[in-house]
Amino acid sequence: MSLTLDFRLPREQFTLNANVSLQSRGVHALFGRSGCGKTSLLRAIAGLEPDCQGQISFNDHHWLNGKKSLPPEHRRLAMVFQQPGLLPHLGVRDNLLFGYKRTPPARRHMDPDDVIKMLDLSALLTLRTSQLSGGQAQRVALGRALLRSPELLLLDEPLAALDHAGKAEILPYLLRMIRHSRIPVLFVSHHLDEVVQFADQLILMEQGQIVSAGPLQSQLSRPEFARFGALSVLACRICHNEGAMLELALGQQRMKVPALPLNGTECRLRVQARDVSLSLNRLQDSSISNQLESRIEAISPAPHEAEVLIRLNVEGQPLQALITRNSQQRLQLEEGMRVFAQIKAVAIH
Ligand SMILES: Nc1ncnc2c1ncn2[C@@H]1O[C@H](COP(=O)(O)OP(=O)(O)OP(=O)(O)O)[C@@H](O)[C@H]1O
Repeated sequence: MSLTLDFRLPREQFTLNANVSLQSRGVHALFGRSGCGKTSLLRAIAGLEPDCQGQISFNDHHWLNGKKSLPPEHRRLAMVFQQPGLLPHLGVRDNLLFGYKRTPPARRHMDPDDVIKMLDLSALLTLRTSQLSGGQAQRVALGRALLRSPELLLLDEPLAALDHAGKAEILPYLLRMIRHSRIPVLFVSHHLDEVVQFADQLILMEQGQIVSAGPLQSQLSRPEFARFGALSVLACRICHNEGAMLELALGQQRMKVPALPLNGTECRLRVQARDVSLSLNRLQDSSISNQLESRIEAISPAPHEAEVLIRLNVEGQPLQALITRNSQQRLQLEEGMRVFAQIKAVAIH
């Protein structure tokens, strides 16, 4: 996809200034603190902000040109908000098919049966919207959006209104939908832990400005992300997923983590920089069994002055460790050194 933004939108506290060109497929996560302008940016792309001025183009179509704005219904996108916003006078099936019926047949590229299967909606089809749980209603809202056959999907914190159990219920569907539908997604969230599970590209916003944009792994290693709680994402190949432990390959190296039901041959490990410690040699007498041989690429100050953030290269992938300055000095850690990274805990996606 090619989405080029170069527009301004006045807000109460600041002017939103969007200047970025998103060129890759997959999921772009728009991340930033509450109130930095993420929803405003999404609404501007959707054509819902009349005060927006500048340029928005998508795959060579001009959606905004100066003040000339293409009406929302002519932009080939679908948006899902925090609240499902289902139509209460229609049942689940009619809500699902609402956009589908209004999409010219030649433009339809999503099939109702496929979407119903993908989001496991068949048991809900005959219900009224008032009979749905929050998670179920949001699944229907996602299905309705997909069935508009959009070329771009805008998701504005679709999990935010759900409690912990509701989020856990819907997340696998969201991941499946993102992977299988192959529609480019712009996903807004102020939870970094959430977006790193499925984002390919990460855009950081602050006070109405886009601070940086780029591939997920390299973005997470940038200093401006340290204040959100430094973390890394390692892409791994699944070697064995039988028995109690899952064996993963990272280049030539292996890791073992408690097994989880996972589909496919690849997974992501989310590792908090705090859960990584360093040693000069491979430890034989430690309870931590996951040790990765790595090279120190950079050492930078951490938000707390007593700590430093060490950026490592493990088999070509970035991994961050947060350790004390004392430990850095004691081990005389320097850029270019070979070290072993002990990983205490991971989340698997
Ligand atoms: N229609 C509007 N006119 C002027 N200012 C607005 C309007 N809507 C929102 N704002 C202000 O714009 C700023 C950005 O709001 P926005 O909802 O885009 O942020 P956000 O990053 O999505 O926040 P959150 O993560 O809490 O949803 C806020 O200060 C908000 O008060």
